[in-house]
Amino acid sequence: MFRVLVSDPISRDGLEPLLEAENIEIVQKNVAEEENLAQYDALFVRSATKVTEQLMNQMPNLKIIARAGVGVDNIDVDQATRKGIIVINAPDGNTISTAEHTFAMIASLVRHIPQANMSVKNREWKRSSFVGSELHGKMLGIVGLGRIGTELARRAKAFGMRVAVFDPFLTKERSEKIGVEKHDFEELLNQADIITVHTPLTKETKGLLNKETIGKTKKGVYLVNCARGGIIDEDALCTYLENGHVRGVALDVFEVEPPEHTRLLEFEQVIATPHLGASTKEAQLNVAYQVSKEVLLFIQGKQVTTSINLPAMSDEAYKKVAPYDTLAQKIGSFLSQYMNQPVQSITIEYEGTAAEIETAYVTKSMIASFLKQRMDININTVNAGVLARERGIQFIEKVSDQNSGYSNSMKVTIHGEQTTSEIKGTSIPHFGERIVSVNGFSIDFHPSGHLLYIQHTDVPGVIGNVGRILGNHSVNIATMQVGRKEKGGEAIMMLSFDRPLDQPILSALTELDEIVFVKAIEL
Ligand SMILES: NC(=O)C1=CN([C@@H]2O[C@H](COP(=O)(O)OP(=O)(O)OC[C@H]3O[C@@H](n4cnc5c(N)ncnc54)[C@H](O)[C@@H]3O)[C@@H](O)[C@H]2O)C=CC1
Ligand SMILES: O=C(O)C(=O)COP(=O)(O)O
Repeated sequence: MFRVLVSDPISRDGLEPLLEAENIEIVQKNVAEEENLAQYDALFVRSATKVTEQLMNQMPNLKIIARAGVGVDNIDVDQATRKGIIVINAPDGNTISTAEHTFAMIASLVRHIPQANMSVKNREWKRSSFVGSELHGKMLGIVGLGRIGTELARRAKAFGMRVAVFDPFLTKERSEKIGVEKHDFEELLNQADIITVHTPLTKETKGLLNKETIGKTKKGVYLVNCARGGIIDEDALCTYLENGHVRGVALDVFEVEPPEHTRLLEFEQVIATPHLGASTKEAQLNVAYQVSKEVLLFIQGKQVTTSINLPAMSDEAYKKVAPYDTLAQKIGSFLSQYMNQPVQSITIEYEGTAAEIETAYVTKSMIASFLKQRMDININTVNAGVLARERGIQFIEKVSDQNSGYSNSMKVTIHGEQTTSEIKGTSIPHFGERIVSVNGFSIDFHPSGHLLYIQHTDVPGVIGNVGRILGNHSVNIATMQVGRKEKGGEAIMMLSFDRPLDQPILSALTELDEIVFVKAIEL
């Protein structure tokens, strides 16, 4: 049974993909009211539930956190990543709703609609108190031209506004295509009549509009925040509302929600909504449906496509990656068992068609498989990179355009404290993975099952002696390959069996004079 806890109000209809599937139990209850958090495999949230490290510690079975919306600033993504928990969101399900809400806020702000509405309801008729401004011909400054910013720009242009944009990741081509003016931040501050922010809340964007930067705006500017509380500093806003530099402010989001203690709500020129950007039937259905489908993919063992902490990959893309993923896991596990020593760095080199796939995913998969042999915690592609770095293991990925004779290959080199080891493998369509070289010895074997690696001197009789000892212990050899670099030098043997070998057999083999090293490997 896969158990899902839905902590915030999420559209029940949108949960349909999960409700229709078998062996999934869905409980709709706030985390604060649930006593047995440990039983859940998935957690669904919107912006209200704070997914802290402490909460995750109470949920040791948690595998996936689904944010039915865009912003993940209420989730400690770094901790989730460390714990190997996938975090997904619904990136575009609420774009239109939020853009429409922002536009409604802008129109309300310049025409004083909320204030006029209150006044009329108080049986007043003060037409001269609510004289507004036209949007036509004004300059709207958009900070952050992502999904929402772009939709907002389209709406502003339809109202005859000039649209100026600051977004450090915006290309000239894209701004021309959308028909907006690309500016640097200072220019936008100096020129815009209305400034609206549409970035995520990050270390860089926290307080982006602050005492200093708001001071550079035009006198009489309107400011709008329908993205995240904190992108516009609330204390600075109060200062500039008080001295009249800022004419009006529209806020859908606050530094603390609900905003019980902020002075901002005392200003007549401030209009506010309670984080309603995404609160439409359509957006809620979209986001719940999007994340439910993703979680179902996860349950079915398929690739999720909207993960915040995994390389994004479609099912189609994963089909191409899958054979190399298997090969990488086999090599990672083999090397970890073979090299029983602390490791300093891991280098993985891709060649041929292996170099054309999503290599970042495969590299993480290999590292996860390597670390799994050494650590007794949940390790997967989500946390492999972080855990390796925390343990001082450097990992390097190289993509080569050389051709060493294989249509594809993957070479993993591990620098340990005492020695360096290296394995090269290839994936042959319809035939599977093959290891073609171990520490420079050419060989050819299928990396699977109960294996025995033997390093020995290349003298007559070794194979016979090994066979005799195994025979004496009633061990049947399933496959056997040998490889050497030169006649009479060092050589290796790779054997596979139907059952694991026990220690007395390994000791007996090690006692043979011509044998240098013996290692049983389970793949
Ligand atoms: N009020 C509400 O209910 C909702 C609020 N949001 C908020 O809106 C934000 C934006 O959403 P989307 O447009 O879907 O995200 P997006 O990821 O499509 O766009 C964000 C844009 O911000 C830009 N950006 C990042 N750092 C920047 C910086 N320092 N200066 C200027 N631009 C920067 C990025 O390049 C990107 O183009 C979300 O992160 C979320 O916090 C989203 C949905 C609903
Ligand atoms: O999607 C977002 O980032 C939002 O801010 C929407 O928040 P909500 O899901 O309405 O609590």
